[in-house]
Amino acid sequence: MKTNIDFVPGLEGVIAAETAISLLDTEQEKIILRGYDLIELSQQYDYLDVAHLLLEGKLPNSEEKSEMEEKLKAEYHVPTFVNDVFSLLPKRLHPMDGLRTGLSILAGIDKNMDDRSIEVNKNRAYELLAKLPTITVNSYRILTNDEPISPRKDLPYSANFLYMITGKVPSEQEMEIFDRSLLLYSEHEMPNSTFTARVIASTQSDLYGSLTGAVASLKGNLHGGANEAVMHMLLKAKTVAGFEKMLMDKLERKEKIMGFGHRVYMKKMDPRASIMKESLKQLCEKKGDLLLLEMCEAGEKIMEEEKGLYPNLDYYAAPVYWMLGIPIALYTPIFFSARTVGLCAHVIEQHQNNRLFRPRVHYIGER
Ligand SMILES: CC(=O)SCCNC(=O)CCNC(=O)[C@H](O)C(C)(C)COP(=O)(O)OP(=O)(O)OC[C@H]1O[C@@H](n2cnc3c(N)ncnc32)[C@H](O)[C@@H]1OP(=O)(O)O
Ligand SMILES: O=C([O-])CC(=O)C(=O)O
Repeated sequence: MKTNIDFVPGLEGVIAAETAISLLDTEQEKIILRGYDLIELSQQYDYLDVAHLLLEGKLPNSEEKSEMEEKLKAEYHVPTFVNDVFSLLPKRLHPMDGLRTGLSILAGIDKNMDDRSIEVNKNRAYELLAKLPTITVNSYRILTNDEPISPRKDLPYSANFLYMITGKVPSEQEMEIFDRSLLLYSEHEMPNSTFTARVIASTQSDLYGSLTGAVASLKGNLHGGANEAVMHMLLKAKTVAGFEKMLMDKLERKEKIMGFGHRVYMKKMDPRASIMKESLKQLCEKKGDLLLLEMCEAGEKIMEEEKGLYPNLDYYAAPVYWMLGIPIALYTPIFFSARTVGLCAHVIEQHQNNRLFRPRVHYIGER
């Protein structure tokens, strides 16, 4: 039997869902989030504004914003038994696996587990937005034999997140740059992780299950894991000349270079990467040390000349996180934490207008 449906490896270009959440408009070169351009949002608003936009369909006014901040602060606390479970995990686990375990446990303290209504799911999304930074940081701290840290309600959301990571209250500039990175990571249409979450949600499974699947997806090097891989390359290369040689050698061996290329922006720079590049420049100038910026620029030049490929967000987020003093193993968990709000919006939308995902195959085995 021959099906009349074309086989598209990797579902490249296939439309898999109807959504009002976001679109990569490649013709206009815009990332549209609920009618707004993400890059313009990143210049005028903060992460929590965009989180509100994603969940409520509108940017918050000042009253709504304060209410949201208070609501989140009231939910920062994570039950201590979550830390007890983290302490039982094998120390060699990546913090993404710790984070995934933490998310799974949260399902157990949800009193309305069988309720998939918009209101209940939205409340869950706010709770997750509040708790994810604590879970992200404390899974890492406990896995690395450190003491868990408590969130500080006297700090703004992103400042508290960065404080928990580094143990230091960030400067205004550090807070703004970190917040911008969260905003840029918040939502991006239909990457593998969002597709994963929607596929799981389509069985009428719950938000926690959908998100834990997405953690596993986002951990991979071809997706969110690339930001950590980029930083490892930069550190190993040490100098501009070392990085140039490393990239040329990798290209010679036909290896993929982490932080370059994108399924949708394959021949153009990811617009989000340009914003992070500017942040890297600011941080390097402030420190009076331009090495990482110069290495990244040299890498960008080589990849353009040799392959016609451009950086994605992970390429510039990695050195920015390094300059902010963030441990490398937290780069991908931070990406996931920032993306939680976008994923929640997608799961809610999937539950609202659901059809089970169940594709067919192009069979190449024996009959
Ligand atoms: C925030 C994010 O999650 S963004 C993505 C982060 N991931 C990375 O940075 C990992 C590195 N990049 C890649 O592996 C890829 O570019 C992907 C997975 C992101 C997209 O890949 P695909 O859409 O499947 O493109 P595909 O792998 O078919 O590449 C097309 C061509 O470009 C080449 N190419 C694509 N990306 C790269 C790269 N990073 N380094 C070297 N060559 C590359 C491929 O080898 C291929 O060349 P060929 O036609 O000569 O064989
Ligand atoms: O869109 C993608 O495929 C990957 C990506 O850049 C993201 O999830 O931010």
